[in-house]
Amino acid sequence: MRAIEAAAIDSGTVSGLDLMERAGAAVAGQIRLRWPRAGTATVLCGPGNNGGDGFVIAGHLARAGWRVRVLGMDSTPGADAAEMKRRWREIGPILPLSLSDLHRARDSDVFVDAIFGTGLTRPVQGEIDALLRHMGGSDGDGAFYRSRLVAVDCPSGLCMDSGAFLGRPRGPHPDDLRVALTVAFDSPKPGHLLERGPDCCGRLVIADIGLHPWRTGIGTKDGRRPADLSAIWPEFDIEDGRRPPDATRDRNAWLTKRHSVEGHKFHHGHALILAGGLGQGGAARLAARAALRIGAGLVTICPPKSALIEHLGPPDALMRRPVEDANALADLLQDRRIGAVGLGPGCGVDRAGDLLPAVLDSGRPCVLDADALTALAARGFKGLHGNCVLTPHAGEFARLFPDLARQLETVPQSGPAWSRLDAVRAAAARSGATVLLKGADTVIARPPRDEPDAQGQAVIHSATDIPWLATAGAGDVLTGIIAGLLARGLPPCDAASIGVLMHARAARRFGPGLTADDLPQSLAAVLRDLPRRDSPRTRPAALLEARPLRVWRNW
Ligand SMILES: NC(=O)C1=CN([C@@H]2O[C@H](COP(=O)(O)OP(=O)(O)OC[C@H]3O[C@@H](n4cnc5c(N)ncnc54)[C@H](O)[C@@H]3O)[C@@H](O)[C@H]2O)[C@@H](O)CC1
Ligand SMILES: [K+]
Repeated sequence: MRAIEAAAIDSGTVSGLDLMERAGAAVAGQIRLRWPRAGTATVLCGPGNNGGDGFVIAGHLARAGWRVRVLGMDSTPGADAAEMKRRWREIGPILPLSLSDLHRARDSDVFVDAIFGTGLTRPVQGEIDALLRHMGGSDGDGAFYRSRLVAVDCPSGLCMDSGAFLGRPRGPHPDDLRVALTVAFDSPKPGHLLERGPDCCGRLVIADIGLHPWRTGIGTKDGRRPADLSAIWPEFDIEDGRRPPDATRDRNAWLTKRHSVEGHKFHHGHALILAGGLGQGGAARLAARAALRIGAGLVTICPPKSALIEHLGPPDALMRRPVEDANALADLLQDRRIGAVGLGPGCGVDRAGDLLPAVLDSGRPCVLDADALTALAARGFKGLHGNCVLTPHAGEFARLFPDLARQLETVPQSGPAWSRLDAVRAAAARSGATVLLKGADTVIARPPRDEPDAQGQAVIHSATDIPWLATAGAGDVLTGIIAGLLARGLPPCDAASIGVLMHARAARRFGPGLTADDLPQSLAAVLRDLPRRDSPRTRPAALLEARPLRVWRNW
């Protein structure tokens, strides 16, 4: 964000003051949208530009007829924020940013948290810490504040690179400041989507402050994007009615293409799902059904001979073929039409370990999950290649990358804090495979390609609104979806990202009460509803999403 901002200001087209004015106006606009009757607002201003935004907000609300109290610090902020502070002083006074002054402001309808934003570098301490903890609720009236708190860019104390609170143990903490509404600028930051971010930010609104040309690279001197992070964003949720990008429509059309008249079933790929011994076949069958639903032309499930009988029931579209051991698998993989392999769900650690070398030696795109990950943790990463996708949950991730997992658990003492994004990128670089760390905040990273120093592309998929997806077998379905997309020819990172997205959508579409068996069926409905280039009616909807998020344009 800093790079984008700097590029914009460098271009001479906008000034820092302009951006601050737009940012403050956007937040004030959101407040007035949600609290249409002018009331009483208390704006808490910190020492930096986040505080500068606060002074702008105070001015806008005062001009709109609100009774505005500003609590601020003695510090002399940077030039832009100092100018905004000066302008506010022409309208009203600045009271001390203290707990006692906050207590006197209890008649407020809205509290604006403009204390710290993206510039937070160390744990908050002293009086401000006490004030934030009071509003967070551990020693105060958290629910009272939460319903009327609006955060500028982020709840203060939250690290925007990681979604962790600096100075606090990872995970929920009673002191965490949770707000009703967060208005952030231009783009969501990783901290909005990871760890505590989604819970603490409340409703997240991304305000457009005119930085688009510099974010996309159109406005920079060399035409390159200043940032290398690509997150999955909710194009469908854009309120200005912008149409989804053509690339997304093309992708949607591609996803739904299997059932068109063109092409032979082999053109849509053949996925192999390896299954385990008798009585363990359910997980592999879930994966196989999902691979079929996502559009693989053919899917074969491969149990050992002794377990074949278990797979004789529906779905009839599924092919069965016994695979006894690694040699048999290596023979089978001589067939070049087999485009991808899924290994792990219900396989048994021993069998997964036996079959793993044959899968890796074949060089085939593959998804390694569950028992295959346990086997991998025991034998090391040798043989992994750029077409592998590892899909660990937190426990499996800790087995595979114990040091990275430990680092993720340490109390962050300075910002930017080590994040899930950092951990997964490091895991991808170390293993040489695409790594997908599952969770409500799923992170996917692919290994850096030719540039050894460059970080690989990463994707965050935040889906905190579908807790019912945490159900037995859901991970097996994800393995199948990704295997199916790999078989259809998608590159590993894309297969993983789109796989996670479709998986989440299928769960959202079905709703509570979901079992893993319902997911493949629900996928069909999701595919049917994807807006495509040839859809008769266009609507502001597209493939990419991360709820709850709205993009709002006001300038
Ligand atoms: N991203 C954008 O495009 C824009 C960002 N703006 C605002 O600028 C903000 C970033 O501004 P800054 O970089 O000045 O950062 P902040 O305003 O977040 O805070 C930085 C200030 O706090 C101090 N500080 C950091 N950690 C501290 C701690 N634990 N205790 C006490 N002091 C601490 C720093 O030394 C610095 O003075 C954003 O969050 C946003 O609100 C807008 O003004 C304009 C547009
Ligand atoms: K803030």
